[in-house]
Amino acid sequence: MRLENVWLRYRRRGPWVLRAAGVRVGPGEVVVVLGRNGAGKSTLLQVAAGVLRPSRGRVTGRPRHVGWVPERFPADQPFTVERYLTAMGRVAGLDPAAAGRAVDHWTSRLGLSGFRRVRLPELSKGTAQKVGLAQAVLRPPGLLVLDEPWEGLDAVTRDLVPAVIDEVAAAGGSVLVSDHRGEIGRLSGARRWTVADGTVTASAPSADPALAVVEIAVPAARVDGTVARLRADGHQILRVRPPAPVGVVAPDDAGRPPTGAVDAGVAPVARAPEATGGITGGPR
Ligand SMILES: Nc1ncnc2c1ncn2[C@@H]1O[C@H](COP(=O)(O)OP(=O)(O)OP(=O)(O)O)[C@@H](O)[C@H]1O
Repeated sequence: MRLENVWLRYRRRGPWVLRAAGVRVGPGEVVVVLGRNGAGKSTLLQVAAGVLRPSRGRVTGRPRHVGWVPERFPADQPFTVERYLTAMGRVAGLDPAAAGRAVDHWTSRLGLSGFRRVRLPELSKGTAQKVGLAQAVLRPPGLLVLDEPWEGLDAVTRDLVPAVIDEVAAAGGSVLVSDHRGEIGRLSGARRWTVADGTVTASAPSADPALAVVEIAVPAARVDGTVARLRADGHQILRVRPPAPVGVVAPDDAGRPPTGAVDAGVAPVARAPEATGGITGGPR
């Protein structure tokens, strides 16, 4: 898919948000879209997804099936999670049986099984975001576009996002994902588009430094805070395991009983310049 000489402004005589943007993404490629707040990342993603039409220029070769995950899922819709997702599966071209299977799969995988009968406006922001992610991948998309998909998600689900992206790319889909918090460390091999002053600059993936993996255990109640601190320090979080049932986890080497511990895989990385805006709000 190519964006060819794309210009966009939101109103006549308004400022140009995109100026002569020209970038391409191929099948199986992942692109991380970077830029400071208000630079135009969402605008670029919406043009790529076909949500916004360029004021000038064109988008060619957009795959037929596009999955779009907006920054904020529009939860103000009078449906239950199950009815909404089933309908979205049908809109994506799945037959009723396939739509049902896809809804079962994704509600289970994203921890939404207990919310299937809940109406969208009653969901918490994070749960609604998961519904927003699920609807985009019910049918494997040829293009998956995610606008800050980590916002509002709990640590376990945040950890699933790179896995979902990898799966779409492995199946030959293209993926565009914006990231202003430097959460993207896990997507090694991703290309980068940087948006600044209306222009989009593409760059190749940076070479991965040698990594070591450190496993740690923390009380379950402190997982989110620990993950946030580690990310802010420039570490990648590879995996967050939910607490094992009491009685299953063995005491540690010092003979202390388990505390519902969660193991996080952590890999220290050389911080990419774009990834310095960590969870605790460094420079963006
Ligand atoms: N619907 C709209 N109408 C008018 N202007 C808009 C609209 N949406 C975005 N803009 C403006 O376009 C510019 C780029 O916004 P955009 O949301 O694309 O940036 P962004 O890089 O995604 O920002 P953030 O990181 O804060 O989400 C900003 O100046 C913004 O105010």
